[in-house]
Amino acid sequence: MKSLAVLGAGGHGGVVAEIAELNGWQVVFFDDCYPSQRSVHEQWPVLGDYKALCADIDKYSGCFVAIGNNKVRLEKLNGLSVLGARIPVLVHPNSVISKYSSIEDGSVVMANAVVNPFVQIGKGCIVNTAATIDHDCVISDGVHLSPGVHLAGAAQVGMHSWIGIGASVRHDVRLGDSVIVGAGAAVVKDIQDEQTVVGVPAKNIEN
Ligand SMILES: CC(=O)SCCNC(=O)CCNC(=O)[C@H](O)C(C)(C)COP(=O)(O)OP(=O)(O)OC[C@H]1O[C@@H](n2cnc3c(N)ncnc32)[C@H](O)[C@@H]1OP(=O)(O)O
Repeated sequence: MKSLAVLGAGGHGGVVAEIAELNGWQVVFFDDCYPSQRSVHEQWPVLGDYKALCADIDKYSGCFVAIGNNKVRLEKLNGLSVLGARIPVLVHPNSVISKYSSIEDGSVVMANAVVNPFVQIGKGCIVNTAATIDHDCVISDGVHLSPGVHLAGAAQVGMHSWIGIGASVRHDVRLGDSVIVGAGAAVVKDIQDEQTVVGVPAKNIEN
């Protein structure tokens, strides 16, 4: 059986592990909290930290990074890639992915998500439960679309951006890099890099 080393033994890691198993992988975890706070994660063993994974990379048929923080996830993914790890794309069997879309290594698509034709999804992205991405959207590396996010046609999402649960983005709108969209927001115009927006219509958060 092909073996998958998953970095990140948290809640997100558990969801990733189950999707991997549904695709025929046998999962073990690595986590920087090993061994003090993590030597098992639910029913999966935790075998070491990131350094240990780097040292043992040849032992595994594949590696996957299941860390929620977008920047850290992408950084670790690139690190493993440079070391020669094979990084798969993980797709839940109950998601719908157009054959005309593309998804790069280290991204995961969860249950009930829909990816329509001519969508491009970069490296290390999370398309979470029941998110939908409509035609011609471009999703850069390290993006997280939370559960129930809806992107209308030709929306663009910049690197490291995080769209919160249940938010919607109007067609043709462009979100810059490292943008955060709050839960339940409706984004109806372009958002510049590093902005956090909330509400309907979405506006800059007042902290
Ligand atoms: C499987 C999974 O679990 S995936 C993860 C899913 N999780 C999410 O989608 C979470 C998305 N995160 C959010 O919506 C957050 O609230 C953020 C990032 C927008 C803001 O977080 P913080 O910076 O910590 O802001 P904080 O909670 O202090 O709130 C600041 C103000 O904004 C308001 N606010 C926060 N979030 C929202 C929102 N989504 N919509 C409207 N107003 C909001 C607060 O009520 C508060 O207003 P007040 O000062 O008048 O009381």
